[in-house]
Amino acid sequence: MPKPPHNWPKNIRYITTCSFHTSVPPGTVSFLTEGSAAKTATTNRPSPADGSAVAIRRISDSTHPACGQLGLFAARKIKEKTIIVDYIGEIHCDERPESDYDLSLFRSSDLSVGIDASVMGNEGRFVNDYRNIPGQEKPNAAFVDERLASGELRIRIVSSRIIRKGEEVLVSYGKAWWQARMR
Ligand SMILES: C[S@@+](CC[C@H](N)C(=O)[O-])C[C@H]1O[C@@H](n2cnc3c(N)ncnc32)[C@H](O)[C@@H]1O
Repeated sequence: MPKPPHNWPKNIRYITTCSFHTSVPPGTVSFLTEGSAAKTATTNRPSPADGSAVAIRRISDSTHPACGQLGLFAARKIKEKTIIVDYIGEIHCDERPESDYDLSLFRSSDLSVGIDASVMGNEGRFVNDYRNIPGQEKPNAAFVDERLASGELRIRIVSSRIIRKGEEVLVSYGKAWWQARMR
């Protein structure tokens, strides 16, 4: 079993490769793990993508909307367009509207696949959204879908500018994510 990083919560399983829920049909597992690696937009960039560029920290700034929660911070200077860490969790095809850690991995007319990191995941599950954080007008990173050379479809957190050591890594969850939670 991989060793969890500092500040990892005891009630969450730390995993470094995605796990498949029983709701994912075998043909879909093959599609997600052995697809064509034609779209390799970011893989040429050298990066460990394994979480070593980030640290999980408790947010103590009372002006931060997620104060008291955990966030993801740069452990060293991160260059622009660098894969910071992959978003790892449980891949599933069932509906999980209650999860705040569920990202869409693939969607078609008859298939919806998500990566849910609510009960298991890696450092990526701690990335916060930039909204309402004083001084943050836009995200400094983004979720990017990519096929690895192995054919595995992943969601990666990629820097959109230089991120200084100690700075919080922030993405946009998207308007739809927030709208769903305001209902
Ligand atoms: C994927 S988790 C991020 C990690 C989370 N902070 C933690 O400690 O587990 C998403 C949750 O983080 C919080 N969050 C992230 N960005 C936020 C923001 N800009 N304002 C308020 N809450 C935020 C919300 O509670 C949201 O449901």
